[in-house]
Amino acid sequence: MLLNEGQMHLFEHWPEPGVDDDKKKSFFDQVRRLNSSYPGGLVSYIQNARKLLADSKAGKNPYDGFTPSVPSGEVLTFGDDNFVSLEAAGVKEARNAAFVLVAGGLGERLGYKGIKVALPRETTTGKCFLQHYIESILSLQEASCKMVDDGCHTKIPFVIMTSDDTNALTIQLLESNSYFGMEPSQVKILKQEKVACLADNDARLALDPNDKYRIQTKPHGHGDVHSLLYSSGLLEQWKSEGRKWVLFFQDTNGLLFNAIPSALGVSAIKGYNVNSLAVPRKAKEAIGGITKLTHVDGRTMVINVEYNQLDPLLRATGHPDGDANCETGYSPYPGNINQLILELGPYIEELKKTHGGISEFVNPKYTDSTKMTFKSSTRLECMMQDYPKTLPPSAKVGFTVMDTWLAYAPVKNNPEDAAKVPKGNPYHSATSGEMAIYRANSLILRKAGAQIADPVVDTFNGQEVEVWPRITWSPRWGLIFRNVKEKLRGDSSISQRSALAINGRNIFLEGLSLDGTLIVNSVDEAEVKITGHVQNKGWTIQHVDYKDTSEKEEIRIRGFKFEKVEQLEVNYTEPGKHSLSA
Ligand SMILES: O=c1ccn([C@@H]2O[C@H](COP(=O)(O)OP(=O)(O)O[C@H]3O[C@H](CO)[C@H](O)[C@H](O)[C@H]3O)[C@@H](O)[C@H]2O)c(=O)[nH]1
Repeated sequence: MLLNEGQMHLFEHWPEPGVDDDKKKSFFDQVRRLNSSYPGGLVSYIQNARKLLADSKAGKNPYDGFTPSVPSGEVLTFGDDNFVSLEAAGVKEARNAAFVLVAGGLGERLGYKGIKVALPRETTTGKCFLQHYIESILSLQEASCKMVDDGCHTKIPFVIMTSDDTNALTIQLLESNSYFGMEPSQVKILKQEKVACLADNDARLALDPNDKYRIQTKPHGHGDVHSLLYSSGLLEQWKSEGRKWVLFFQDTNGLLFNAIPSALGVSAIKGYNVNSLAVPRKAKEAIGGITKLTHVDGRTMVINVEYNQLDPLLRATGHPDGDANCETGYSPYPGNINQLILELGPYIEELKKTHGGISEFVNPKYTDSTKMTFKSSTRLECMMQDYPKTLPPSAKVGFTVMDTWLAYAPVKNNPEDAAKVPKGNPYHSATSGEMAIYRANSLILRKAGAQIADPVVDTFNGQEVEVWPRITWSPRWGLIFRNVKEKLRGDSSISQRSALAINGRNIFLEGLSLDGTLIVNSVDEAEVKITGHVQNKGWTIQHVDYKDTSEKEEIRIRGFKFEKVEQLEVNYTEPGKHSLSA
């Protein structure tokens, strides 16, 4: 098969039989793996590569014949009646959902040595992203089941896609933390394989520079999630259990679950087969733009145009300024945050046709303008948000736009690169990711009627950010806005230098005035009333330089740490009514 596909160079250096036989066998083991993990096998991979490499060499525009325009979708306003009723609809649907986290990426831009889901989402509680995601899913599960008259016992499935770069550490994180309270059988790990590297325009496979009996491999991208789900058999299983929705999300967005309930509500009410979550996008921000593409033959689709392709597409279609902000100060194209909600039934039907194969692209770096040779080997890649590209025109493809402060604060950039982000564009760093959580929680409490002090502006690792009171809560306290409103009774106020960590379901703030640090933990069966004036020296914020190797990497990359001078910490471990009146 390899010889038929022009791959004889792979064997040219092979010595006579009897020499290096073990290595030769392991070469074929690898070939077998590469063959079975790609839809259509290696022959398809090589043929697809040849075609895409020829298109790339010819400078063919993948959007040839398409004209972009601004699509219309659902635009939600946090906290209004529509938002609140969509959240309720979403919680109701959640028991019919399955969640899929794509976490196979190495996070090269961040440069963190561990896996990204193990990073603290914020350092007030120190809970990592994965713990927050699991607790959010469990809270949704519980809240959703409560909405059924006779209760339900469904367990929302949670799939994590890993890769060789993240698999062992992800399993270790789950196992050493008892799956953060989830039943281990609820969690399924699907590991994506890498794909073969390509050495030249003829799609000759590249050998590993350090091992001539190994084909060099690189990641194929998050689009692999569709073929892995298809071949795992999970989709059919979910369908037979009566599930309706599959929600995909990425590794480090600490705000995401603020947006899930209402977006799922939109999917249910609008009957969307595909619903992408979006936020207003700053021109040139490294998130794709959701775009309506109209072909000369009349076809249209609403699809993510990746951030590196939007500018050339716009310039080629009569927009000389390319990817630019309009009078609103934002790009007219909503920014895709890669949170997709797919309706399970139509999703399975589509995958039966495609087997999960997703439209691919290739991005070779040529040595010169003749485009004859590559600087280094390349490979085919695919993205999960390209799933709608193969859908028929009858498919209901929509999107839901929410405020960035509420829904999107990823951790992708290292401090050095973040500090170079043009002013006004988001940093997408560990610093901004954590500060965004405090801002969102402060704004949500404000909207619910609490008096939250204004932020101060400070600079960490060269990034100017707003520092709001460090307010955090566990998902079972404030899953949706209605829950937050129910738990705020009477006038409460929180000063700027304060930190508040609420960890427990039934904790009610009834006229709390906080100036310092307060940590409240309670078991679910306890009902805790917090009133009065809590004042202490609190936790101060210390600056940390990202180059200061005496600090842990998790701290260095955010540029600050808390000095825990004084706090009030209360723990309610017994059921029943309790009150703290300071
Ligand atoms: O082979 C891979 C590559 C990535 N990932 C995972 O895919 C997610 C996204 O990866 P990146 O954060 O590197 O993605 P980008 O920033 O390049 O871009 C993606 O996320 C952006 C929003 O965060 C935009 O939505 C953009 O359109 C979309 O392609 C991460 O959870 C990552 O772990 C994999 O699982 N396997």
